[in-house]
Amino acid sequence: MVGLLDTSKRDTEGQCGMPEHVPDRTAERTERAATPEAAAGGARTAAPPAVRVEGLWKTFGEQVAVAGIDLDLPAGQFVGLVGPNGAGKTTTLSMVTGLLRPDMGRVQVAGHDVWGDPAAVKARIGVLPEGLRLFERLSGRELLGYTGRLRGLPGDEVDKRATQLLDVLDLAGSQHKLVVDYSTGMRKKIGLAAALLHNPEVLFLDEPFEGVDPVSAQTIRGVLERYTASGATVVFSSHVMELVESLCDWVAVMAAGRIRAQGTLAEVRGDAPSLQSAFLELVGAQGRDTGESLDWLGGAR
Ligand SMILES: Nc1ncnc2c1ncn2[C@@H]1O[C@H](COP(=O)(O)OP(=O)(O)OP(=O)(O)O)[C@@H](O)[C@H]1O
Repeated sequence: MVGLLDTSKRDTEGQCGMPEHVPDRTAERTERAATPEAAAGGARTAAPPAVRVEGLWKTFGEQVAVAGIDLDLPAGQFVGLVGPNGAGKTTTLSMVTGLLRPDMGRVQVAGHDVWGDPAAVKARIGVLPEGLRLFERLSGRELLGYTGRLRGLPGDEVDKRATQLLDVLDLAGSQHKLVVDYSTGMRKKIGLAAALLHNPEVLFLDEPFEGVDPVSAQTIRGVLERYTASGATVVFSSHVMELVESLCDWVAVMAAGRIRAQGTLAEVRGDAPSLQSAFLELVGAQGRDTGESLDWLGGAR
């Protein structure tokens, strides 16, 4: 049986042909950085990175959104991309997933060049983008049916996987409701189901837990943990440090379009008591005015 996240049919072709040595290219604060080999256990032979980014640049007019970043994200892990508002996370994920063309630089996903071989990359990835646009006039089940057929899966396989995903994500009761009538959290879940349907090698999620209630968050988390345990990679962006700390094996910290640190959670956290403290230090937000200057706020009315 091909289970919901059965990886027996996963296409591993993309795992071949990459050099085993992965140089450390972290731009800044490299003292905390580590290579994927270290994350994978040091002495073991390193798997090729799920994502390799070299010199990626994107500007919007005068605004430099992504300033020549390098990233090596290890395969088979939960990877968190964190950074303050406007750091460049969404722009980076958009370029990595082929949704936005970079000004400069190179991206490889599962060993394939995102801009040189887009079809090979798109077949191997699932994406839950920011500001998810769905076919609003389809029901949840119809949306999965349509997505599955677009992915080239046989109809009965699509039906089976859709039933399982709807069940696991607690959407079975709403499967015949139109997507336009779904709540924010339900939209995230049906978007996630659509992104997982073809059992991708690498899943990219932009703020997957935003607007999701704690029960659904727990469900999504369980699904993603099961998925990474099978050898797949999840790359997600988030502002919620506690979540990243509890979920991720590997973290990249971004600020002002640059990578400030990347490595295992322990390496990025360093001596700081929590990822939150390390993050504030890395992005230069320690000691920032937290409202003391608003002396009128809460004063006499
Ligand atoms: N289409 C666009 N046109 C102009 N500027 C843009 C565009 N998209 C992003 N930017 C700018 O690029 C910078 C990075 O934005 P981006 O959305 O990538 O950040 P982010 O880290 O995802 O932020 P947030 O956490 O707030 O979602 C910001 O200064 C933003 O204003």
